[in-house]
Amino acid sequence: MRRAWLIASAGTTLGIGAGGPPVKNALAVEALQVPPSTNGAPQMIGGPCQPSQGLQALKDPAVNRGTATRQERRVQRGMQGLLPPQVTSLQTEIDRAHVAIARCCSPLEKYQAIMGLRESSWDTFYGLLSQHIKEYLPIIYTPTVGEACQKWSSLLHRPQGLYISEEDTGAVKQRLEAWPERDVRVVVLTDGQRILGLGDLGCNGMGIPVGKVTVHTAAAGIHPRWTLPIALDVGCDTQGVREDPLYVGLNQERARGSAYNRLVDELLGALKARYGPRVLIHWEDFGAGNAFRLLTKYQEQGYTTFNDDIQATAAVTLGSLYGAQRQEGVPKLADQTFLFFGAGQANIGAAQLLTLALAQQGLSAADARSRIWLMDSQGIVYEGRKGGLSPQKAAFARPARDAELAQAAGTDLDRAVELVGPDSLIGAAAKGGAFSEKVVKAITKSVQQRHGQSARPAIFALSNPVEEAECTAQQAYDWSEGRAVYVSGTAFPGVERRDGTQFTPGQCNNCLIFPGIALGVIGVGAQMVTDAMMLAASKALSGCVTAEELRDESVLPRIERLREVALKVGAAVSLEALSSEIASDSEADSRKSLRGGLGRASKLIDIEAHLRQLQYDPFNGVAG
Ligand SMILES: O=C([O-])CC(=O)C(=O)O
Ligand SMILES: [Mg+2]
Repeated sequence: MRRAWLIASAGTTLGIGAGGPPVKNALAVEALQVPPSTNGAPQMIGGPCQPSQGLQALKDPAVNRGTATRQERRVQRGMQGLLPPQVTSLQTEIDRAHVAIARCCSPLEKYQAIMGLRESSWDTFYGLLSQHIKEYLPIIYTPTVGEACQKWSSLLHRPQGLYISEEDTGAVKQRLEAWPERDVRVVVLTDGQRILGLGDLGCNGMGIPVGKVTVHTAAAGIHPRWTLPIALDVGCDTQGVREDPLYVGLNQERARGSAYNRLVDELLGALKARYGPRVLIHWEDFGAGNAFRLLTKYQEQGYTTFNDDIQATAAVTLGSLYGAQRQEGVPKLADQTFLFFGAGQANIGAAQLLTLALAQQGLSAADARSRIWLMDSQGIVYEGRKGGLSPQKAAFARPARDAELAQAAGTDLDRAVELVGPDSLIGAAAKGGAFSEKVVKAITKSVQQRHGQSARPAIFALSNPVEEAECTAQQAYDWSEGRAVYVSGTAFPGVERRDGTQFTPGQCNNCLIFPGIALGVIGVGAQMVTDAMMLAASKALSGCVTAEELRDESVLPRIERLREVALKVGAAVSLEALSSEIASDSEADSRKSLRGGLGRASKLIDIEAHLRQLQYDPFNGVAG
C-alpha cells in the first residue's frame, strides 16, 4: 500500500490513523484534532492515509476495541465476521478484561495478561487502569515489573519499545526509523545497569521503560503515541543474566568509555533530529557512574531532560518530608537534622533538592548542608576520607572536624544514628532490613531528646522492590512505639496499631512525580527541566495530601489519586516554566492567558484546563 504522511500545523483536523485525541469523523477516516506540537519538530502524524482494514486494523492497539467497536466502524473497516456479533460498551470490554486477568494465579501471570492487553487495545487497557489503578499499578509497575525484568528473556512479548545495541553504533538513525510514530514527545531510556534494587539486568531492563511510559499515560494522560521506551544494550555485567541460554541481550561485558559514550551520543542526536529539540528525555535506572554524568552533559547541551531516579525520586522524597511536617510532633524542616543512608542517585538527588528547599526557608547553602549527613557502604561521608569521593558526595562531605565521629560510627548505622542524632532517616541503599530495631529505637530516642516527648521521627524506607526496603511499616511502628512517620518506595500492607485499628502509610515512589513533570513540560513546551520545576512539583505534591490521608498516617497522596496528582504537579511545573520564561514561545503565545496577569491560583486553574485538553482519554477516543 502506498503510504503518505500528513504534516499538520497545530490545531488542524486531519484524517489519519486512529488513536489520537478525539474528534470529528469527516471523510470516513478517523479524524484527529492535532494537539499543538511543542517539541519543535514538524508535526507529522503517523499512519497511512488509508486506514488499515479487517484483521490488520484489529491487530492495531490504537484501533482495536474488541466488542466495543461500533457497527459503522465494523462496516467501514471490514471487521464484520472478525468480531462476535454483540456490540458492547467499552465498559463491558473493560469488565471482561478484569474478569480474565483475575483468573491468573500469580502477579507475573497477571503482568503477562495485562501487558498482552496493552499490546491489543489501548482504550481497553488504559480504561481498565483508570478504574483499577490501585490493583494494577503493583503489576504493571513496581514490584511485579521487577520480577518481569528478571524473567524478561523467558516471557513472550510483541515489540513494545526499541532495542538499540552497541552493534547498532553508526546506524542508530536507521534503527530509530523502525519506530512508526512521528510525533514522540517523551522518550524513556534505560541501559539496564541498575534496575530498581535488582542490579544489572542488561537488556532485560526493557520492562522498566515500558512500565514508565505506561504510567506516563495512565497517570498524566500522555498519549501512548507520544511515548517511546528504549533499552540501550551495551552488555551486562551480571554473569547469571548472560549465562541464561534464553537471554535476549548481547552476551558481552558492559561497554564503557568511548564506545559507550559514542552510542549514547549518537542516540541522543538521532532522537533530537527525528523528534525535535524539545523531545523530553527521561533517563531511568542507569548506574551511578553514568547517571549524573549523562544528565549534566545533556542538560548542558540544551536537551530537555531529567533523570527519574535522581530528580523525580528527590522530588517525591522532599514531598514526603513536606508532608511529614504536617503531622503533629514532626519538627519543622529548618529545625531538623537529616541522615541519608545510602549515597546513590536517589539520596544524593534528595540531599541536593533538600538543600534548595532549606535555602527557600531562609537557610544559607552552608547552613542547609550542615543539617545533612550522608552514609554509604564505607560509613559517614567526610572530607579527606580514604579512597576519595565522587563530586556529588564531596558536596555533602562532613567537615574534617566530624572525622572522629564518623570513624567512631564506622559502618554501623545504629551507632551513626546515636552519634549524629537525626530527626529524619532516609534509606535508599537497597539493603533490605538495614533499619534494625536498634536503629529505629535510637532515632526515636534522639528526636524525643531534642524536641520533647511528643516528637516523632521520619523513617523513610525507600529501596525497591519490597525485599530491599530498609524496614517494613509494621516494624517502624512497633519499634518506635507508634511514633515513626513512615513511607516506603514499594507499597506495604496496612499496619495494625496496638488498639487493633489499622492504618496505611504512604508510598514514596517517583510515579507521583514523573508523569506530572512530563505533562507540565509538554504542556508549555518547556525547553529544560530545572531544579525550580522539581521544587514546584514537590510542593504541589504535598499540597495534594488531604487531612484524611494525614489521619491515616499517609504523608503522601494515595496512589489511586495518581491522575489527579499528575495534573496538579503538571500545572505547577508548567507555571514555573512560564514564570521563568523557559516555556516555548509558540505554545505560550497560543495561550496568552497562561502568561497574563492572573493571580497564581487562577493561573493554575487555567493551566490545568489547558493540560486536560492535551490528555488522552480512553473513553473519548476515536477508535470506537
Ligand atoms: O520504578 C520505581 O518503582 C522507582 C524507581 O525509579 C526505582 O526504584 O528505580
Ligand atoms: Mg528507576
